[in-house]
Amino acid sequence: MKLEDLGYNNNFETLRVKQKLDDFEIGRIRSEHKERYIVMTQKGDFEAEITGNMQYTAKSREDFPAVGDWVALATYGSNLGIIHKVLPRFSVIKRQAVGHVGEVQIIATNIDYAFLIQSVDRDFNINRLERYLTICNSSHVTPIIVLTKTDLVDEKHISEIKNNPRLSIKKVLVLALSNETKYGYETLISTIKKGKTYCMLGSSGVGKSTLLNNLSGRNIMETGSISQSSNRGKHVSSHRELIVLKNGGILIDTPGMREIGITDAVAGIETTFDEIMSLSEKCKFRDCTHTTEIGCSVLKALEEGRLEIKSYENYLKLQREQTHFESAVAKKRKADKAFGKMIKIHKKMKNRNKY
Ligand SMILES: Nc1nc2c(ncn2[C@@H]2O[C@H](COP(=O)(O)OP(=O)(O)OP(=O)(O)O)[C@@H](O)[C@H]2O)c(=O)[nH]1
Ligand SMILES: [Zn+2]
Repeated sequence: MKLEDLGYNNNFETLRVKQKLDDFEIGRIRSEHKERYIVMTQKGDFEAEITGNMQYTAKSREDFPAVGDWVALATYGSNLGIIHKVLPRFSVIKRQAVGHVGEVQIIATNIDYAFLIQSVDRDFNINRLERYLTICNSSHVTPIIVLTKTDLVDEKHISEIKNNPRLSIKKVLVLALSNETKYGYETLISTIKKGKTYCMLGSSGVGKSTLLNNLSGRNIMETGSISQSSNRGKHVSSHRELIVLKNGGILIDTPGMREIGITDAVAGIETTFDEIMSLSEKCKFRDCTHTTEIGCSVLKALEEGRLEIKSYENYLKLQREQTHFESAVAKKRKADKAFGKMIKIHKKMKNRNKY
């Protein structure tokens, strides 16, 4: 397989040349498990770890490779490698690390488009869509809304959803699909571009696995994990999280992508709720929170029915989540600093006691 088939392009090549990585194999991370990575290259898949240096100089989880990354790899034998460098990412999807408040976990990188998937029968929820849009807009990922299971409702219901003013002002492509009748698949497939990378955001049961199977032409999800033989005589089982689709698109499907909270998403919120942003330009106070202030043009628009109350409420909710995350980060930084100081003092004392 050529690197271009995995999404490699001139931008990455320029970065590779700039960083003088001629002595390395270039590959893309397909999956990660406990800091062991499967890297896809022109010469096949390699199982790799990062260099000790990378391990020690990493300041946070964001400095480690993630699924979707392009890396420079020193290879050993036919399928082992050491990752020396991660090429700069053009987009990053991240979430708050589970169980580590204020810490970011990267879910996938170098993604061009995200399918925001909701099923029209029960799951359809604009608040959730606005959340996904916020994630895309803060990650440099272009959103495409995909409505699934259209065979379960009538056409009127689908057009009601499509014409919902909260949805239509977002100016995002909306596609409707059915796995039963295969309605919409042709359109969807024609929007997928060769060499571009896609991911799926959507709750459990909306039809992501079904979509993936249809697009890949294989029953990947039922297979679950695929065994690969390794030179060391044992089988490494690895979940396929990066799949090259029939028409040349690349689909990343990491488990973490399925439920995702927002992190540092100020810009994402602003883009998603741009109608609120443009109203806020006319607020009396520059730091208006649009909640109780006199002369707030957002509140005025609400009163006059020019702004959807539910969209406004969701805006406030995501904003609160964002602030909560930021303050957790600040607290953590402070604690880390204090801890660093303590270690320093401790070291000094230890050294003093030596002499
Ligand atoms: N009627 C109908 N059912 C569908 C359609 N697409 C998927 N389903 C069904 O919906 C159920 C859930 O589909 P999945 O593809 O497993 O959903 P998922 O999003 O991958 O779910 P998780 O793996 O839990 O994240 C399955 O029983 C599918 O057969 C569709 O277009 N129409
Ligand atoms: Zn205001």
